[in-house]
Amino acid sequence: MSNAASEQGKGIKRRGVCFVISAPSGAGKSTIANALRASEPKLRHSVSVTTRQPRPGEKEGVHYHFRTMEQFEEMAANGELLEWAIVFGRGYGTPRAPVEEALNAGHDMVFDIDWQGHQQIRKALPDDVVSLFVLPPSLVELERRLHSRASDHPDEIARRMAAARDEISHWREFDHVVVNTELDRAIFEARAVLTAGRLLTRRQTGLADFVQTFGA
Ligand SMILES: Nc1ncnc2c1ncn2[C@@H]1O[C@H](COP(=O)(O)OP(=O)(O)OP(=O)(O)O)[C@@H](O)[C@H]1O
Ligand SMILES: Nc1nc2c(ncn2[C@@H]2O[C@H](COP(=O)(O)O)[C@@H](O)[C@H]2O)c(=O)[nH]1
Repeated sequence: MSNAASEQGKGIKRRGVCFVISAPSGAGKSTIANALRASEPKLRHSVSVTTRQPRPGEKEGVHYHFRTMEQFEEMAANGELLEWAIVFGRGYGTPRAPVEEALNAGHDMVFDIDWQGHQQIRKALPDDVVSLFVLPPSLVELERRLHSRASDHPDEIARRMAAARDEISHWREFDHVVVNTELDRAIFEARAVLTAGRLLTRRQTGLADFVQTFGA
């Protein structure tokens, strides 16, 4: 390779990977996603839009963009959402612009979304998605975790438990599955899935430079 060719190819950004994590509510996907981001500060978090009320401690623009149903519907109608779904009777969606910006800049992004969102993102960005489904060890333990989190009213927990079997029925649509029994083990496996995803989608460091240089 000539120096000129080498220089020409330098600094070409790899495209980022979309790492989608889904699970029935309470199985631990946010906990796992947070642990991945803590160990990898460059990993971006897709901040969703929701029409539900903030929980104590949740901040606008950090945990969610909190919007009215009217605003949410307007965003969906204007094509501002990469995917959206009604989950537990409320609107949830992924703002499109930050995702394109992050992927084009070479940043990997974690999406904490439901199975409907996974289907839509996979369809919209078929070459970019690596997905993981998190299973609880049992439905009894799932309900225990929802109660121990103490973030939702018992009626809301009942609504989430009623939807859990349906969410779980979609696990085969995902690239990988992790049973979150022991948290450290689940985080380890999720990290391995992300690493494998980077390799299988050919997002290794330096590959973009190589392809650009050789035109391969
Ligand atoms: N392996 C585990 N063992 C015991 N508790 C766990 C484990 N993993 C997560 N938890 C706890 O379970 C609760 C639910 O976890 P988390 O909020 O991450 O679930 P989630 O799947 O993101 O739910 P949601 O979809 O409602 O956001 C939290 O209190 C968390 O600390
Ligand atoms: N399709 C989408 N689903 C989403 C998105 N953000 C979150 N979610 C799902 O909602 C439930 C409930 O979340 P909670 O914060 O109210 O506990 C969660 O389990 C996710 O699966 C989204 O942008 N799109």
